[in-house]
Amino acid sequence: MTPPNQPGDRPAPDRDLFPDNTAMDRTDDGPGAEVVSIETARAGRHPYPPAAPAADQGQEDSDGPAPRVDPPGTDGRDWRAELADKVKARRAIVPMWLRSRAEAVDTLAWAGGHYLHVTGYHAARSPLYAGRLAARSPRGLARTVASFVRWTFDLEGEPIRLAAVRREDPESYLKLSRQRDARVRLRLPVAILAAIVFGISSLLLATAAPTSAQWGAVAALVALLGMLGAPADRPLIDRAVVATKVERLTSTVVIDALAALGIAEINKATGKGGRGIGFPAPITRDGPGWRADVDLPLGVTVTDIMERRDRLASGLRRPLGCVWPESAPGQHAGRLVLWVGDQDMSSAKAPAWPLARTGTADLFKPVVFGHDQRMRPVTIPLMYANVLIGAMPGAGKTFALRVLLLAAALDPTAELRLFELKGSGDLSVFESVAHHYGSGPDDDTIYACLLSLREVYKDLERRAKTISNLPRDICPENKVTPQLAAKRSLGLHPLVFAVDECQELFSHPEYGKEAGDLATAIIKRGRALGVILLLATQRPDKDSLPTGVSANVGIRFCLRVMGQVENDMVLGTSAYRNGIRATTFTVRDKGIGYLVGAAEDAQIVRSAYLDGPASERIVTRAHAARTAAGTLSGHAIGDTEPAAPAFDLLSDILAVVPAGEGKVWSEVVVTRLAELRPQIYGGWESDQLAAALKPHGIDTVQISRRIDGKQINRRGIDRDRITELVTERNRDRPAG
Ligand SMILES: Nc1ncnc2c1ncn2[C@@H]1O[C@H](COP(=O)(O)OP(=O)(O)OP(=O)(O)O)[C@@H](O)[C@H]1O
Repeated sequence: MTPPNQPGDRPAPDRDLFPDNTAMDRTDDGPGAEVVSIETARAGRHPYPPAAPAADQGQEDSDGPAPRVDPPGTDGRDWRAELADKVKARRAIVPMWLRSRAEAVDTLAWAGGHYLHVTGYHAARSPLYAGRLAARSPRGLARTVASFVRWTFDLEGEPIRLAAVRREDPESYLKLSRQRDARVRLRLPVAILAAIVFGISSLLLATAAPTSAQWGAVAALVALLGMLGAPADRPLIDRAVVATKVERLTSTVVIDALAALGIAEINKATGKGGRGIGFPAPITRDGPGWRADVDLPLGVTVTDIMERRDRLASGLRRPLGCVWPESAPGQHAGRLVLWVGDQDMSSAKAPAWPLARTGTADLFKPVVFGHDQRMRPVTIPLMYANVLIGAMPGAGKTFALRVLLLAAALDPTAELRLFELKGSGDLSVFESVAHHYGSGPDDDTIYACLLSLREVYKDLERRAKTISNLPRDICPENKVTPQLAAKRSLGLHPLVFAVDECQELFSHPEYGKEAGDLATAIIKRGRALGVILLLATQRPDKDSLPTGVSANVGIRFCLRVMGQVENDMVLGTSAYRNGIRATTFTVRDKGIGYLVGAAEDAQIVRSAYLDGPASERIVTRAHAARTAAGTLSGHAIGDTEPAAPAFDLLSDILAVVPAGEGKVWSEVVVTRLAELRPQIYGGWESDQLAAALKPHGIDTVQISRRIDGKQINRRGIDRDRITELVTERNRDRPAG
């Protein structure tokens, strides 16, 4: 029999590993040593013994316990893991409201205001309180005298003494009577002394004290007696603040609301024997509302809750605009931060926009765009970014765009090119500071917008060259910096190009395609070169918003939309699936939307509300700042925008292709067109001509020419087809 291994025995080398037995030969364990598998030996040393391959396991093994995969000692606590968990869930040393200066000032102002109100309320009612005290003082006097007499003669013991008489218990009666006599003997002189002191004090006060002291003493006495005479059910003072109707958020309320969502895992967790719902931190006040940190049951994600926000609001018995479930940054997918506001977000009073009254902006620093549900400011870093704003009509797009433009206007170095293609004049307030300005859905305005885009596109090249020519130490990052932007000679100042109702531009039959290409190129290349494109649309679909634009914009703000497609078109693919749903906003949620790309997570923001007069005041300041800086240009100083002449492509072609010429190559046509109107057709290529003819229903045709004995085929136009079309069009036009 092989002797068992003793502790400290070295495991024998594995034969399989050393087939030539060389290693085994070197061992000196001798013939009596036990040969064990190296796997078994390693498994013995390893904290996580590996599972034996199925083939190696006999029936016995397969019936045996499952292989261990948990670290040893899982029953014990891993203090490092626990510590790591605690680190993640640390509660702030400084309370949330003290971390932001604005919020701290707000809270203190709120507390100050509250106590000022309470003081004022009671001060105004002091005559009423005095009257009440006076009216109650006789009863107070009677109560005081009665109590004094009862105490002096120990009348409290009377009922017990009478009870002893009724029980015919002489022993008890005598005992109680003796006790009473002893008390009265002691209390009577004290009472007489007190009465004498009171009498003398009153006499002295009445004869020797000044009148004010006399009145003061009388008032104090009346007040004291009034308080003593107060009925138990009627307090002297009224409540200055009626208790808030907002119910305190408790764990029970939260659990009940979550259980009402119809999520099976939550029902299981809250049912009998379930693991329950966890609260990793106490429910606290956070800004003007309550915050609950919730660990959802295993398998339930925050998105599951976010997409049932309306049902959650119903479960909490709060208006929808008060209930805001969010994920916790840096935590697992089941950590819900539920913030329940005291007031509907759409009606809560937002703090004033910081630049509303004073100050200028610097586009290299984030600008305040609006406020979140907790009324904390939300900023947008405009530089190196592009913004897309989308919503259904009347949701607050133009107002949101206006906030960003007001910030841009307040940066005197920024050049503004603004086109509002609805024709409502919503951006007309900026005319005095804009380099380019256009308003209207007509072809001329849209064409002017296209020309301006072309200019910016061309300017990108110049900007890129300027930057690449700069020495490395001045421009190490190959992008515009505040220092470079400040050097006007370099022409690298911020350029803000905004198009409101941009669907009019991108879906234009003639200019749409080119505008889309230019916008896409500007979005892609303009960021580092100081060009910021801001687009707002009420029709976020693929015809009105080129995919190149929608896919590359960095910052997106989506106010109320009707469906998933529009939602994802503005906020990015999968936004809806991830619970970021601007479809949940209601008609009342004006100016409220999801903001994506300005911070790590999507934020719910109400844009700052700056109406016409407020905007005008801000633009007046911006104008003054620009005048002082000498940066007013273009439209602002009366220069006309790039001309938007009335032209007609078909008529122009007929003008440059004489009758009888028949079919002409496109390259010849564009050269002649460029001579006719260089500002419009300059730089056109053949395919651009083909694209511009498409909307008119004209295709270019293959035209063969013999040149130097060689047959050459190229695309071109058929003059007769164009003549036909123009004749038809003229015939259909109403007379006059
Ligand atoms: N941040 C806000 N806070 C409160 N109300 C707002 C806010 N933004 C917009 N509104 C209200 O919503 C109304 C519509 O806003 P706005 O004109 O910007 O909508 P729109 O989406 O541009 O509409 P349209 O597509 O018709 O141009 C405004 O008249 C204003 O009263």
